[in-house]
Amino acid sequence: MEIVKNREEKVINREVDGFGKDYLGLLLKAYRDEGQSKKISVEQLVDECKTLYVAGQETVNTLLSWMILLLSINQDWQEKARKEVFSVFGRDKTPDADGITRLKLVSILLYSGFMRDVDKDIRLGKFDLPASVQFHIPIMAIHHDPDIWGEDVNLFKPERFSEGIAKATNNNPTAFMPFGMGPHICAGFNFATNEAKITIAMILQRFTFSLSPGYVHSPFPFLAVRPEKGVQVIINAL
Ligand code: HEM
Repeated sequence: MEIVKNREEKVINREVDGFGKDYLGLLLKAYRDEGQSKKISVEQLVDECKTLYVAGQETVNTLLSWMILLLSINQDWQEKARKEVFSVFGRDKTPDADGITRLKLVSILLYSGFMRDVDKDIRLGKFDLPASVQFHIPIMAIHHDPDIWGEDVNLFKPERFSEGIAKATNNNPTAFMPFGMGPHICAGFNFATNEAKITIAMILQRFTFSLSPGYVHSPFPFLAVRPEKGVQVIINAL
C-alpha cells in the first residue's frame, strides 16, 4: 500500500500528471475511476498485485533453476546453446526483442502444475462436476506420459521439439501446456518466455557452469515443481 500511496501523492502534489502507463498505473486509474464504470476496490487492486507477483515470480525462478540444472549436467547442450547465443548476439550485445525470437532454448523444460475451482455445475467430457469442486489438472503427469511423448519421455531430449510441438507429442499438441490452455491461459506467457530467454542468453554469454557435487535432487511441488534445496552450480567466467 505504501507504493500505491506514494504514487497517488505524486499525482495529488502535481509532481506527475498521471498514474503512469505501467500495470500499477492502470490499476490505480481503475481504482480512482471518476465515472465509476470500471472502478475497482482497493481489495481488488491489492489482489491483482499479489496475483501478478506470485504468478510471475516463483514460476520464472523455477523455470530458470531447472534450465540451469539441465544445462549443467548436459554440457553438450550448454555449448550448443552458447553457440546459438553468440551467433545471434555475439559476446557483448545485450539481447534484444528481435534476437530472442531467433533463440530456440526455452522449450527445453517447463514443469508446472495448477489448481482450478469450478464455480457452477459443469459437464466435462463424461464427468459431471458440481459447483465448488476443486480439481487438479496434472500437467506434470501429462508431460511425462509415454503414450504421448514416447518411451524416452524421461530422457532430456530437447531435439524432440525441433520439428514442432505436434511432432513431439505424437499429434496431441494440446498435451503440451506449461502455461495452461483456454481463456485462462497464463497472462504472462510471452513475458515469461522472453524473460527466461534473455536471462539464459546473458548467463551463457558470460559464464560456463557445471553441477556442484553438493547438489541434492529434491523436486518439491509448490505452485510449480521447484528444487526444494536450490540448484548449486560451479560457475566460471568465460
Ligand atoms: C515459466 C513461467 C510461467 C509458467 C509456467 C506459468 C504457468 C501458468 C499456468 C499453468 C497458469 C494457469 C492457466 C490456466 O488456468 O489455464 C497461469 C496463469 C496465470 N499466469 Fe502464469 N506462468 C508463468 C509466468 C507468469 C508471469 C511472468 C506472469 C505475470 C507477469 C504470469 C501471470 C499469470 C496470470 C495473471 C495468470 C492467471 C490468468 C487467468 O486466470 O486468466 N505468469 N500461469
